[in-house]
Amino acid sequence: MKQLDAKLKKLRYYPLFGALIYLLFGALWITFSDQLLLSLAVDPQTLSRYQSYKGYFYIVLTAALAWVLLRQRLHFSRSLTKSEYILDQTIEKAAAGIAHVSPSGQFLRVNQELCRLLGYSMAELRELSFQQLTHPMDLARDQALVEETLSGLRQHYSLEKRYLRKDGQVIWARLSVSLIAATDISDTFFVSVIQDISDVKLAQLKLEESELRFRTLLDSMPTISVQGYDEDGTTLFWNKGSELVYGYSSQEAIGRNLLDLIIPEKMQEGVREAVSQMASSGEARHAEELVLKRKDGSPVTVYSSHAVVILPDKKPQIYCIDIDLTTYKQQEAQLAFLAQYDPLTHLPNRHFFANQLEQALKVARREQLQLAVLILDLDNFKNINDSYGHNVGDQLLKQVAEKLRICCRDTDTLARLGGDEFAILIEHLEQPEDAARFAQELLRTMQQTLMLPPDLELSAAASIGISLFPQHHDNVEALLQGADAALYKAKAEGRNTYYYYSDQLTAQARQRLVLEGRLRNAVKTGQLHCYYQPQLEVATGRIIGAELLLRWRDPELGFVSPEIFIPLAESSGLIHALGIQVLQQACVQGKAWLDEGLPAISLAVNVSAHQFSRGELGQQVRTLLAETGFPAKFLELEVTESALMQDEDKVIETMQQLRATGVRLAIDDFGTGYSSLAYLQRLPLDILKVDRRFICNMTTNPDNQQITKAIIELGHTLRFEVLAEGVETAEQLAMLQQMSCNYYQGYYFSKPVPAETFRQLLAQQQGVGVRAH
Ligand SMILES: Nc1nc2c(ncn2[C@@H]2O[C@@H]3COP(=O)(O)O[C@H]4[C@@H](O)[C@H](n5cnc6c(=O)[nH]c(N)nc65)O[C@@H]4COP(=O)(O)O[C@H]3[C@H]2O)c(=O)[nH]1
Repeated sequence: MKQLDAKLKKLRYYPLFGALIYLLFGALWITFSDQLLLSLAVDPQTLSRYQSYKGYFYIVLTAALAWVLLRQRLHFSRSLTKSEYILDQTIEKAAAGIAHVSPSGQFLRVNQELCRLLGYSMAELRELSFQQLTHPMDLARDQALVEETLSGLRQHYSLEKRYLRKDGQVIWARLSVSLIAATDISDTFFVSVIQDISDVKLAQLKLEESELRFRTLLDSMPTISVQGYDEDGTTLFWNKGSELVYGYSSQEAIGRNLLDLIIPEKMQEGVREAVSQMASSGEARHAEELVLKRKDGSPVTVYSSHAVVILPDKKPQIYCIDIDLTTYKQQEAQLAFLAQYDPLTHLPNRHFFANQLEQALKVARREQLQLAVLILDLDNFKNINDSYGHNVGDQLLKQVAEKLRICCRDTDTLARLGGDEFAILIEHLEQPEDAARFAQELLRTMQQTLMLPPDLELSAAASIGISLFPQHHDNVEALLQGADAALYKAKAEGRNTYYYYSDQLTAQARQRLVLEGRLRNAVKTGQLHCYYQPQLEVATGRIIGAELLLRWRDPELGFVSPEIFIPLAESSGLIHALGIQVLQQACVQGKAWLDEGLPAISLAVNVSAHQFSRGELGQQVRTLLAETGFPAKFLELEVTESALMQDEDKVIETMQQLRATGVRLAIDDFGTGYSSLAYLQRLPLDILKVDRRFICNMTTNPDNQQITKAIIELGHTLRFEVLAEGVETAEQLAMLQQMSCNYYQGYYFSKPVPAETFRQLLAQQQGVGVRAH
């Protein structure tokens, strides 16, 4: 515009210059042309002719000049009209809306496209300003840009804005504005180019909306983690759910490798391969349950599925959608727990107990074992619940459960059947009475006072019902019902007691437990004494030793046979204290007789299988020998064949320990068990004792005679010495002599006698056997 102004300024002086040049030429022509003619022609006729020529020449010259000027003007006006036309058409036919707008915003000129866009006629638009047609939300920004442009801060601007059409519709347009500045403000105007971008904008808005919807959706599901990775595993996308599931914010996660973020070390190789395989094949891996890791290192179980996203001109991206299964897993575990356990006491429930009992029954049937089911019911629970409320009742049940748990062994199954009813399964029950003993222990424990918060003291006496396999029932339901029926009897009997399903067993068990109590007392007060039964050499009749046999005379019950109290001592655990007492007596007595100068003999002590299996026997014997000074070689330990067959390796180890101390070892009641020859060979034995059952009718029963003979020969083959037990007659002794049996003991020579009696026998010994009775 400025250039055009300058050009027009220049053109303004062209007519003046032309007129002055013409004036000068004319003046010179008038002044000098006649003189020139006079110098060329002197005669008037020629001069007159020349004058005419001069006139013609002037006319031709000025006509040519006028022609040039007129032609030029015509040319100029023609070219001006053409460019105006081009400009007009450019504006009019432009595919974008074009407007000339005054600095105040008034539309000065508008093209057809703009009229079409805004829905107004040209005349209507020229009456309006852009402010009137701009969407109120966009006006301030547009106005500010106008002002910045007018103030010279910028020469043009563009923006996306909304216009209000005449019909009220809103259209989106891209506006590009340039300022056409003139010296005179009235000549200053804006050229605005307005392009309809409604479609693009709408699509863009839709995209943004869908992106927002997508993001909001993803972010509003806290348990769904969506992560995007490139083919190397670098994190590209990390939604809010990922933050919550894995603990990394998106700032922390994006750009880092997935392997470092959430993949446990042992899975990294597999995941790396899976990611690159998905990227190269474009196929997603199957969905699966995975245990990944959180930022704090803790494991998190997720159900992970994948999608491979392939965008144009971009490398494939792998998206993982991980659903956090933590809550689900917890619920699952809780459900599994509730299906098997009681939520209050955390003990197994009836269902679990029944399953366990079913399994135990299978084993018991197969291995011919006994088992017991005890049902325990609190005697006054209802009263406690009614008087103190359910909360106290619950606390009480929890404490009772804990107490019962402490009483049970690892192999027992304790369950809460419901309410105040608990059940205990005892597997591998050795004797029916063991269940009663356990029941008594439970009753004792239940009687102890319980402290319930804040300061309530209560006792929860109980009743117990017991049923046994195989004695009572052989299936789960019947065993439980049997125990329940027994419990009912116990309750009817005045509570705080136990009952077996059968009355006979109850009576037996009670009797045994009474006896057990007396035995316990007898052990404590030293009511048990050792008797000595002489052992003699068959060939010479010389006393070479004695077997110590326990005798118990109860003040009320009288003499109680070892056949009764030894098994009782074994099942009650008293055997350990008793066993030590006998061993001690043997060592002390043996040493005393040696010191007295009596002939050196060996003293044989019966050792129970229970003492053997404890593994302390070797040490106990060593200590006793050291304490008493009794030589180990005179101590003999008798172990029954059945005891030796229990835990072979342990037994052999204990025997070797004992052997190492110098103690002699004898196998008792030989022939009653089923030890193999190979096993016998492995045992570090010195003496084999033939069971008295073979001896007692040996003279009348040829089979027993043969068996005895075979046992003696076998013993000798294995380089053991052989002692025959229970020799009652001279015939038996003679037969044993024939069979080359080394030693014997039995009523034929002497019954077990008190220590003093035996001492006398020993003292009397003159190298020949003397009958003691
Ligand atoms: N009919 C008959 N019997 C005879 C004859 N000679 C001895 N006896 C008896 O046979 C048993 C031999 O003891 P045992 O086989 O070790 O069998 C013993 C032994 O296994 C066990 N026992 C006794 N005292 C103890 C002990 O201190 N500790 C251990 N663990 N068990 C003991 O009690 C079982 C029985 O002991 P007892 O009643 O004293 O019975 C003794 C003894 O009195 C005889 O000629 N005829």
